[in-house]
Amino acid sequence: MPHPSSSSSSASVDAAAKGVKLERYASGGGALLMRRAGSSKIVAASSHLLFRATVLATLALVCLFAVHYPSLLSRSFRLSAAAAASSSSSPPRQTSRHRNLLGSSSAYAGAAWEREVRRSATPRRDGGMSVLVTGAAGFVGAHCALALRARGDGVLGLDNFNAYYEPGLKRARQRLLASRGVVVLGADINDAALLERLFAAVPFTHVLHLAAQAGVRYAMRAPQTYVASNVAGLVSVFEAAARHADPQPAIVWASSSSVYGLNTDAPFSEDHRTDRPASLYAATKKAGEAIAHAYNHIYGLSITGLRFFTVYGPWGRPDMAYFSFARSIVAGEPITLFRAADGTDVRRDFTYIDDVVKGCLGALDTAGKSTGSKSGKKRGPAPLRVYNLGNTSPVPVTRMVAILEKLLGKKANKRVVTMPSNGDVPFTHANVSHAARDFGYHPTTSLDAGLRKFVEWFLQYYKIDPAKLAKGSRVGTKTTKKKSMGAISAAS
Ligand SMILES: O=C(O)[C@H]1O[C@H](OP(=O)(O)OP(=O)(O)OC[C@H]2O[C@@H](n3ccc(=O)[nH]c3=O)[C@H](O)[C@@H]2O)[C@H](O)[C@@H](O)[C@@H]1O
Repeated sequence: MPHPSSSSSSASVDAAAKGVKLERYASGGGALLMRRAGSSKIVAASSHLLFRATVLATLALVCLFAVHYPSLLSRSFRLSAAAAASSSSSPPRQTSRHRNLLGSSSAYAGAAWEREVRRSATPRRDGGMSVLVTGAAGFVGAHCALALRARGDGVLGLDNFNAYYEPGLKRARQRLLASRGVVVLGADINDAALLERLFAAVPFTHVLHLAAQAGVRYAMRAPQTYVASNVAGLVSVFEAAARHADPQPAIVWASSSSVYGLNTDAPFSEDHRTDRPASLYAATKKAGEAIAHAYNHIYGLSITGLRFFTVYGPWGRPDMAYFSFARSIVAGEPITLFRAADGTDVRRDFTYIDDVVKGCLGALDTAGKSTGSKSGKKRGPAPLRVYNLGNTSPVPVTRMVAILEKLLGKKANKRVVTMPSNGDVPFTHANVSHAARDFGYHPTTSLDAGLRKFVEWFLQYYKIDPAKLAKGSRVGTKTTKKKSMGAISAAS
């Protein structure tokens, strides 16, 4: 297709050429002179037009770059981060990840984009919810998005696809969601302009805010990313929901069992002390709970915090112990097991993903409405809640490894060390009576049953032949292009 400016300039040149012809026929003797005069006019007109065309083209390029700048940036960031991830098995440093921290223009716009967003977010059942799920390409986010979609709710996902762990797994989750009609936008929660645009385009009834910097021990290596995601990012979501959404949605967000920190009363109850975090990760989640209080108090936002207890299962997080141990066992590499300072086994209240998904949906269903409005007026107090979502039965990590060994048919090469002082806690144990009372939360999956489902998925996803494992051969877990995209879990 010809460029508009180039087609108009060629039209003008044609007109000038016609002028030369007319002049030639109009005057006999002075024809040569007039032709010369005509030619110099043409040269002047052409260079003028050329100059205008160049200015216009430059302006068009500048506009194009301004519109696409964030996506171009994020693409190159993704590539370099992915390269960093593939060169190391441990999470890469992410110092440049939150470039949008102070807000930015967004690459998203246009009628087609809005149609896509609305289509994904529109419920398909009477009285269905319209939910913005942040961290939708993450482990819990993807499962919840699928479960919401399966029951007819509208879902729009948001994820920045950072390289904390393999972005390929996040992309695979995104494709799975797309196959069920759920759009996941690649954007950061700190992109305030985008959040405003989304709330302007869709009257979300709920936000399920799961985007965060996860991982307890990684906070020692990349502290700023925790502040950027778990504090600044949370504020960005609350700000948009409180001051730019009409009506205000109810918000359910991911806190963490780690907020109990040095608490020794067990099982952990929501009434226990949470003012002694043992890690920066825990501190940012605790800060989030305080920030939630402020937004609820000032703006009348309905806010529910969910304290997740070591969630595991198919499509899980490769940085977590059960997943990385499975990989190491398969690859014949050693694993490091932490032992508490008093010599006892470290224990976790491992919670299966399907149980957690039921808890998340229960929390959304009972959230209660926000009472504020864009104008800043609050009609009265709005719900402010916090719940434990655990399994209520802690299991030693050594037992978790024994189950994996049995399921994989291969022994782990174990190295036992005293737990380093890196923010870890020796045990977690949830009391879930509040969640049971308010939305019927009853976890039903044992660690044996849950890990069996995880290992089935794990072997299928990484195309590992269990028969080869049993013979003790070394098998890698590199992903291949043609991955299995089976059902994500029973809950969905
Ligand atoms: O419950 C929570 O709130 C948290 O649960 C997990 O944190 P964590 O329980 O530390 O999970 P893993 O990293 O999978 O560790 C599980 C257990 O394995 C142990 N472990 C971990 C790594 C390792 O190399 N060796 C080892 O023995 C840890 O001490 C811990 O007891 C998640 O990673 C956090 O994002 C989440 O917020």
